[in-house]
Amino acid sequence: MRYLTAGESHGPALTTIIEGLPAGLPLTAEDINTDLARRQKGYGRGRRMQIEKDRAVISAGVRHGFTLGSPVALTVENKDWTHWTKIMGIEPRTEDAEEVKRRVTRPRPGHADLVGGIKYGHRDMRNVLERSSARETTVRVAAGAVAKKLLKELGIEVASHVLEIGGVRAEHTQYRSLEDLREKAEASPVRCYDDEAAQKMMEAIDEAKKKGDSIGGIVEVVATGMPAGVGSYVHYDRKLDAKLAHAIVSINAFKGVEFGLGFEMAHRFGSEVHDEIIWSEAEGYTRKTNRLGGFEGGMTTGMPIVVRGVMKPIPTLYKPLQSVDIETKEPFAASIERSDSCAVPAASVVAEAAVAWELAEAIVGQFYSDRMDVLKQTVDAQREYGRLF
Ligand SMILES: Cc1cc2nc3c(=O)[nH]c(=O)nc-3n(C[C@H](O)[C@H](O)[C@H](O)COP(=O)(O)O)c2cc1C
Ligand SMILES: C=C(O[C@@H]1CC(C(=O)O)=C[C@@H](OP(=O)(O)O)[C@H]1O)C(=O)O
Repeated sequence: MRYLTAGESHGPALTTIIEGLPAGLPLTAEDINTDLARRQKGYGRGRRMQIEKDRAVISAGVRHGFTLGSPVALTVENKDWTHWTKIMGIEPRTEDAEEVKRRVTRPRPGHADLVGGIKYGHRDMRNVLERSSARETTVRVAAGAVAKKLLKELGIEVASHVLEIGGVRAEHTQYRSLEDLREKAEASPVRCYDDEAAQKMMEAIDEAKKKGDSIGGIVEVVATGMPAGVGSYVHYDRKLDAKLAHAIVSINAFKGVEFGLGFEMAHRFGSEVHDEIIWSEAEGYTRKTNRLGGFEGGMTTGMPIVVRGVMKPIPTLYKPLQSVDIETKEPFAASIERSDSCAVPAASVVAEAAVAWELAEAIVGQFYSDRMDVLKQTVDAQREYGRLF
């Protein structure tokens, strides 16, 4: 399976085309809209999220509630477009006062403005920021929602939550099951299951906002029900943990990734890291612990996948950072119109979608069938083979 995305942040719409989905997967726009709404929420978001009401319009590949096996195409409208028609239209530049005013010649440190301008030769760096904007993650979440639907049919669940914001970390022992985690995260304004930590996270966001600053954090994605042996050790580009790492770091502002104990492994003995193997008639091979986060040799172990990503603070700041105007080469202190001060809760939903996509892609790639019912039988057969192996 593969998908492409297109669309500018203040253009008419965002689009994705998903190719390679089996036929017979139940799918409605509502399945996608639920996740689009989850991505829009979260304490710390700016004014743009009050303008947008993200809804998917499916225009191809689905009939009477089921995928056809043909490419699925969908769009999400940018409501903000109505304010940008003159500036973002495809007609030649007007050179009128408003258009000139909206040209971007002052790059923001930490955003893609300057290097994107140098790379593509865009001296109006609006041409960079429109596409480098995380608005694009809207349709990544849409593709992820479709992937989650496929995984759910196969008994695989994916959930996400916020572990840390601005140095405030949730207690890691507080959730008992994936359902428990999901329920608590969905009820929290910062998508954190630990109420006490969530309160402190919101205070940290308020504090950063008051200072004209921004803060980042850590998100965690958990996936259960993957059969053992998805991915491969035989070649570097078939390792599924590596694909997940790529997917996480490809999210705007994500700078690091870890599995299971993650960087903590550097401080432990091998006996405190590797997960001992046990077998039972009912469950087959499992592990006493899950410190490796569900991967050995680039393949799923059958244990829950636990992957975390770190998001840097948002680069657009109300408190000015020094930069250089590319027209005058003079230093200036940036001023801005609007921005998120913290988007970690929204980004956790994006990370969930990114992980779901990679898992679904790996499953479809490995157990390929044009038909959903056959895919399900093949995956079930692999689980049974793994149990008795
Ligand atoms: C959900 C989400 C919302 C974001 N909102 C903003 C924002 O309002 N302002 C901003 O400057 N950056 C925002 N970012 C981060 C930038 O998109 C990102 O830093 C930029 O594309 C540069 O890429 P890099 O940080 O990966 O190098 C957001 C990121 C995500 C995931
Ligand atoms: C639009 C979204 O996020 C945007 C991501 C973003 C950036 O620079 O990444 C900048 C802001 O855009 P604007 O300048 O229009 O307010 C955010 O609102 C979204 O998440 O849907």
